[in-house]
Amino acid sequence: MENLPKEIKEIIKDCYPYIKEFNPAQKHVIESGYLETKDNYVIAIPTASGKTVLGVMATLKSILNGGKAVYAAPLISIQNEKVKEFKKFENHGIKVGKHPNSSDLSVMVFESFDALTRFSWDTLRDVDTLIIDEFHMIGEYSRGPTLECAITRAKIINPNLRIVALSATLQNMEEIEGWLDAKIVEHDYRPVPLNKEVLNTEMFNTSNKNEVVVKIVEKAIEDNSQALSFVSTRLFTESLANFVAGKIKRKITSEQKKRFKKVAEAILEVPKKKGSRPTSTCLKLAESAENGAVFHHAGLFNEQKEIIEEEFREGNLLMIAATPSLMYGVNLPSRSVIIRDYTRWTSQGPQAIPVFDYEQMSGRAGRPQYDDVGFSYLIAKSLDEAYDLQERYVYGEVETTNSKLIENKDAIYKQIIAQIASNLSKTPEEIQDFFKMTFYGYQMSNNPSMALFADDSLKFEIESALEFLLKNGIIQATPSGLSATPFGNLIAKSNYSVETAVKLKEYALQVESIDLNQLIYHLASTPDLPLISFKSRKSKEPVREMMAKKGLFAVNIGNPEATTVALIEWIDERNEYEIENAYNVYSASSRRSAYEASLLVKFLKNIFEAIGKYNHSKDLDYISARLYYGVKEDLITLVLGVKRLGRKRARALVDTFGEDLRPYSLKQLQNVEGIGPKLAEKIKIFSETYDI
Ligand SMILES: Nc1ncnc2c1ncn2[C@@H]1O[C@H](COP(=O)(O)OP(=O)(O)OP(=O)(O)O)[C@@H](O)[C@H]1O
Repeated sequence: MENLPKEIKEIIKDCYPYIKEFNPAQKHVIESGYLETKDNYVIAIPTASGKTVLGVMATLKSILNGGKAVYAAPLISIQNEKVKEFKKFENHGIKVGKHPNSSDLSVMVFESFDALTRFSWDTLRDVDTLIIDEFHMIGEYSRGPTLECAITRAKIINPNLRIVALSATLQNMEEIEGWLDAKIVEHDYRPVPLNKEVLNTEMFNTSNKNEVVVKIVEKAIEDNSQALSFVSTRLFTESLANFVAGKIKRKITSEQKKRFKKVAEAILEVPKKKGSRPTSTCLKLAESAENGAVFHHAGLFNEQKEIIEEEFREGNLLMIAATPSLMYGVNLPSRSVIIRDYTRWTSQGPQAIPVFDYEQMSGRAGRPQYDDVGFSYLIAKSLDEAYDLQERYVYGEVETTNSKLIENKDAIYKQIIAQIASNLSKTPEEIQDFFKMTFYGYQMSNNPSMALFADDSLKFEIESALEFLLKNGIIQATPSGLSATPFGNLIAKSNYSVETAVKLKEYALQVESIDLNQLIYHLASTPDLPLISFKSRKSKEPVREMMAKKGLFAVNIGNPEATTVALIEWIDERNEYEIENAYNVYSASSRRSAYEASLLVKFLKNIFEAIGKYNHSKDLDYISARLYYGVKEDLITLVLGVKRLGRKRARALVDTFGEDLRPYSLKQLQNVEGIGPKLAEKIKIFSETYDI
């Protein structure tokens, strides 16, 4: 640390007291001089080697010089974790937040940073340093194109912006170096040695992979360590946790049992606080938590996922069975990582995961704060398969990272709209120039066998995209060049996909009067509504019956239909427990899905208005509020008027006193469960102001 500028050293020492000295990979990066120059850098060092703090030091450098920095991360969960980590800098006078308008150091998800490059140019020009975490996501289908186009635009709008990308080592580092005009620093030191092994079920005299997981967890119990298991589906996380919990029951001490019990209780408290009895998923989770094994997937309440991560960190859980969503960025004390499934479900059936994902999952094992060694176990069914997997994954090389921009049609549309709406491109040629500057453009023109086709193929893609955008009334040709229509401007300002916008516009054009149920079904057919999934292949009949009862026609019953009925029930004031019981779905996502649906309805209202239909605005406001609060129509005014009242207490109030609350005293109002003096006062003021 000796060579660091004094102020940076002080902040790091204070905020990361456990960092006594930098490890060889970090030293190598620091010695490369990245803190002394304004050059762009790509820092490519192994998992767990401490990339964050290197990025942080570059931000501190610019902030201490009076500048601003953005730390861009791919997922909201990583964003929240980093904000928490960086908040400590506030003791040193550095404002930390989520937007550069109000902070010196802002942690933004890629999509929000992209929005800065589209509209907030003055703010973007105030940013001196951009750190891109998990930069390797540039090759991912959905987030990659957003990231590469945001970087391209940011460089145009703010040519002085310094970019420091934090990445895993990729196959085609030189390409990235060339595109970003950056220096690459690489090092292969991992502070915690990682042993990678392929086990096979035959070695354990079984044909059941879960038995092998149990053996590893039992070994972990003996070593006083913990394990993280990756499987391919939500259902598998549940069955594995359950299986392991049943087997290790007898191996755990009574003291451990007590701690696990507390975790189980905390898990069950989550639905209760939300006014629902625990769903069967919650009960299942709590039951396996009592024996120290849990599952972690998107069908849980967010608060439950937080409890699991926190308690695991505290050593109060032995094993987490997770879907691959936990493979990026998380820092958990799992000395062992078990990759039980090396395939993933895709629309083409099960596909083997890339070597890159194997590396990221393995990389969760053995993290510096917690362990001095890590083990990654991949489980095969037979000796032959083990041999193959060893060749492919343990000795295999990570794949080349390619731009997905041209494969993702929605991303092309969205980026063209962004260019036109922000007046950066006015002609097809200018759009083409922009795309040539992206990672896609760079890869095409620098690939000897592709370079010949690069221009023609890009021209073709852009022309067909422009045709689509003109046909759908998103852009128009004017004598002064291409411009966005009011509808196009709405798309440009939103983070919604073009497919969603076009589907909603079709709805707005066709509909005479709004049918609430049909509208919800329509929202569930767009890619921007987070869907509520079926829990298993058990009967889908209840969903089919409810659809029919509500006059909705569906050929197949899948997650969009499950979401539709769940949301219809949600705004009829059913809780998660009731929804799960009735329809066999992961109802913990209901609130989030309803919230996103309420935002989509607002977007739809804007679309109606953009096409000159104003007569539905009030209805849409009501529907949006019903989805937001999860209430029937009669409660809307009350939940809107009294902040933090919530639907459960609002219903109890109206059931007890009727709609007119004016005649009742503060004391009487407090007879309703959950209403204290402060809330009663707010209700009183509200009821006297508004006649409800
Ligand atoms: N020199 C150090 N000594 C001890 N701990 C360190 C050191 N540098 C970083 N750490 C800690 O190591 C942990 C891992 O660091 P970080 O999350 O930055 O890893 P990473 O390189 O981003 O890994 P990954 O790509 O796997 O997410 C963090 O808790 C971090 O604070």
